Amino acid sequence: MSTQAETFEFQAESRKLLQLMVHAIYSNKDTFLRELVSNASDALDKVRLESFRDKDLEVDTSDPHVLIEADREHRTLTVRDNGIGMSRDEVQELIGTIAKSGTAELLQQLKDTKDGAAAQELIGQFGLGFYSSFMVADRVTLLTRRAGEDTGTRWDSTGEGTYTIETVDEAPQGTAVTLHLKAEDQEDSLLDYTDSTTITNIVKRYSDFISWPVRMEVERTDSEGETTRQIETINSMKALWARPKEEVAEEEYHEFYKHISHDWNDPLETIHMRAEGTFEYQALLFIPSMAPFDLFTRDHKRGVQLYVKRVFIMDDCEALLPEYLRFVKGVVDAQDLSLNVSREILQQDRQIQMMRKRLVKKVLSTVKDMMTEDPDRYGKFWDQFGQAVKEGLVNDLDNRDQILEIASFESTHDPESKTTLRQYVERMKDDQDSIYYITGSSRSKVENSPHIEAFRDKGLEVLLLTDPVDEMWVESAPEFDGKQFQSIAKGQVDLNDQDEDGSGTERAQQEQEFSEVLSWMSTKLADDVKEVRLSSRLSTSPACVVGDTNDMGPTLEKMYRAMGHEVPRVKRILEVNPNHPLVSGMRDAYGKNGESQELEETAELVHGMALLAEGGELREPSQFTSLLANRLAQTL
Ligand SMILES: Nc1ncnc2c1ncn2[C@@H]1O[C@H](COP(=O)(O)OP(=O)(O)OP(=O)(O)O)[C@@H](O)[C@H]1O
Repeated sequence: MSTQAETFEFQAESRKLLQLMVHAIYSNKDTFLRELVSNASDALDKVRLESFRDKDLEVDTSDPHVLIEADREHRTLTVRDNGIGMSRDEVQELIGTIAKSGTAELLQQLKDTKDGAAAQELIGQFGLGFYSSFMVADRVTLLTRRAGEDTGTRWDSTGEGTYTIETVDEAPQGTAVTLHLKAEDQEDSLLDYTDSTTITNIVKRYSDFISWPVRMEVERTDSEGETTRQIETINSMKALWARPKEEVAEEEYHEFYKHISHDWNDPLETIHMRAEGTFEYQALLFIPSMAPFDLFTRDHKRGVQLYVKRVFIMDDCEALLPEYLRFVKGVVDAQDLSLNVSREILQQDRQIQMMRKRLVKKVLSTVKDMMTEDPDRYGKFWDQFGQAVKEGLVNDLDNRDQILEIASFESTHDPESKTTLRQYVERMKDDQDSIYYITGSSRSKVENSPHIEAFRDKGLEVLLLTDPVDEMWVESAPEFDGKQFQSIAKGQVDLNDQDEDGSGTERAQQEQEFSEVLSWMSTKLADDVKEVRLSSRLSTSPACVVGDTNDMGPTLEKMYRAMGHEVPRVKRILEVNPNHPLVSGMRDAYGKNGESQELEETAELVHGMALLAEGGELREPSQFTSLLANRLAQTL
């Protein structure tokens, strides 16, 4: 006997997503079938795996398949599988809640997007899975029983505000999703989905490679003109990665990508490789065209599935690719592993490690090729995934040079486009021996930071590194093409060396003139700075703060603190511009009257301004403001 059906409300965000589906903003409606067949195929993979792992599980794995049933009279279409099924709790959790991480952002971005194609791309990247059924149906029923359980669960919804769930006694193992179809409407791209030819075409197009049979009753007319109906398998079931590259159409690769990634957009790049010899494997990898919303959240999964001799073994196989390539999706099929290989064994297996090395090299070299052959596509790649790839500069020292080779950075050379290091080096001045960079939280902040002034005046290009990860790798990157990386906000910078006339004598004189006021300032500001000295990197600003060559920068210091590490406060150095009237004025005032309360306040203000100019934070903002306010009041 069934229990009473309970009614539940969709969460607000889920409801909004459903509205999008019901009002069909996605034009390619046929994709609903790909989603349902894909889910069914995953469920068959899972039941095989579970029965293999748990011999006591009461489960039927005699004929795993997907069956599509059309009922013209009642205008329904059912996609049925005899896979793992779902428990009542799972239905509640997996089907009842579609608002996954990123939903809020997606909805916001959709609201801001006026352009229809861009909106489609956004939705496509998000993937709406099971819920895409509501593009073609005005009511969806799901009946499921989890393998090994006695009772089943029925879920029912019109996709409006609510859904019902009820426990049922009788249900076959697996899941059946029944769509109550909307009326056919060619103009709205709604086909007649009860027509077996239509369905067969859609399955062939999107799901041909599914490794389980997808069956359907089709009509056949024999040579005598007699029509019979029979159930046939409508997909070829050929594993795409096992077929020679030349035989696979790009379209097929793309559909396969959509099946494994749950992305609705085409991939940016397809990588098909095979290794023969002692350890044989085939790999079919994809680089998506857009980064997922959760690329930088902790629970982001890696996208490579492991198969052994065509049998699905596991999703999210972290042994196959390092974390910084977590956005790469695909399949690796190894011939010589045991079917019950575990994650732990994989981590230690030497063959797997060698395979991983080759996969990494292949992905990196593919990006390098893209860079030379199709710079626009490469640019798109780097915008989406560069930040993740740069983590490899910290974590994968073996491939650091290759990663530097494929990296691009913002630079003072061009406000619009990024530069590769190779291009930077080609533009370097003859007597320039370092790659100059500055780190910070945004382009506008670092670009307007005083540190950059003299470099700009002298036409020296500076890389503007504004991703948090840049702080981490650049500290330890030894060099690129024999050129050291040098922070323009650290250490001594002697740009006068590069002046043809060399202004050494003028500087020596300034050193002398300013020495007293500088050492007085150093004592007065000793709580905040290590030293006060003359600068050769400033042309218009009065002052800037810089770090010692080997000291940690302020952003990195802050990042470590945020991660809960104890880090000592690093004092920096205040550099002042001897050619600025404020600084020369301080020198004169000190020479005339010696130290005074006003001059001490001026020194504090100069230090505070230097911090603000680089976008930094003041230790005591209120004290700074009150000093400044008093000073301004005196001018009125
Ligand atoms: N036929 C099925 N058999 C068993 N479980 C299923 C089935 N269909 C869906 N599920 C479960 O419901 C979950 C949600 O499915 P849904 O299609 O909404 O999203 P998804 O496939 O996980 O990802 P995406 O939304 O990116 O396509 C699945 O991950 C799976 O656990």
